[in-house]
Amino acid sequence: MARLRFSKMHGIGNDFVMIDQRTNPTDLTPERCRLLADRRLGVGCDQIIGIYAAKHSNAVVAYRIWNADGSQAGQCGNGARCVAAWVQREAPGKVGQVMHLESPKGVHRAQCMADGQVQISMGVPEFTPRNIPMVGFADMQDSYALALPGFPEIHFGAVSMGNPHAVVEVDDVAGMQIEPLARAVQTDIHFPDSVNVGFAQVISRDEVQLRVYERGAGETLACGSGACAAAVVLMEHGRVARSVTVRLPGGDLQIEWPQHGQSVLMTGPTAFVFEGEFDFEGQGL
Ligand SMILES: N[C@@H](CCC[C@H](N)C(=O)O)C(=O)O
Repeated sequence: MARLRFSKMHGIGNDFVMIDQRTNPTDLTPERCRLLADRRLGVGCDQIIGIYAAKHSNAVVAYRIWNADGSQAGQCGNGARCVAAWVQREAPGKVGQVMHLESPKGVHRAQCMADGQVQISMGVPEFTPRNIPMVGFADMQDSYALALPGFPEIHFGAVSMGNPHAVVEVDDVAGMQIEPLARAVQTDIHFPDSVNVGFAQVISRDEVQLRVYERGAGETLACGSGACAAAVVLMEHGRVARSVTVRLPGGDLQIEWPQHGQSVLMTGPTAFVFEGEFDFEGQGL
C-alpha cells in the first residue's frame, strides 16, 4: 500500500489525524487507528477523522470519527470544526460562506470566519435516556443519581450530542482527579455504549470551566461535543445563560443554544499543525 497522506490538525488542543479517503482510500481498522494515534509509535492524536464524498445530502463532504483506542464515534465537535477549516483551505476566497458537512448523525451547517473562528451547528440535543443511550432510567430527568462502589453518590445530567455525555457539576474542577470517577461512570451498566464524562464548574452565568474524560481517548485538552453537552445541561438547570463561554484546558469555546428543540451552535478556533505521510507497511500493518 502506498504511504498514507494525512493532515495533523487540532481544535484548542483536541488533536486529529485527518485522512482524505477520496484520494487515500484506507481501511481504518481498529489496529491501524491505535497505531496512528500512538504518541510514540505513530503520529499521535485523540481522534482520526476520515473525509469522504457526501452520500445523502448536498453537503460538501462527509466525515467519520475513530477514537485513539480504535472505537468509532457518532460525533466529534472539534473534529467537525477542523473538517470545515480543512475544506475552507481549498477555497480561501470563500471565507465566511456557509457550507454543510455530513456527520454519521446528520447534516451540519458550518462557517469559517475571517477572524479564524469556525462555527458549527451541532444539532438538537437528545435528552431521552434510551436515545443517549442510557439504560435503567425510564424517564427523562434533569438530574440522575448514581451510586458507584468506592465513590460518594454523584448527580449528573445526560444528553446525546450525536454521542453520549454525562455531565457532573463540581465545585473545583481544576483541583480534582477526574480519571478514577470518570472510568467508573464509563464502565457502569447504565451506559451500554460507555460515555464521555464532563466535569463542569460554573464560574458565572456566562462562564463555565470544564474538563472532559472522553470515551476512547481519556482526558483531552478539549471536547467540543462535551462543551455543548455541559452547556445545554447547565442551561436546562437554569445555571447559565443561553450563550456561555466554556473554558477547557486547551482553550475556549462559545456555546449558544437559543432554546429547547433547536440546534446548538459552537464557535472556536482550529489549527493546521503539519502535513505528513504514514507508512503502515513499515510497521507491519
Ligand atoms: N473530541 C470530540 C469527541 C470525540 C468522540 C468521543 N470521544 C466519543 O467517543 O463519543 C469532540 O470534540 O466532540
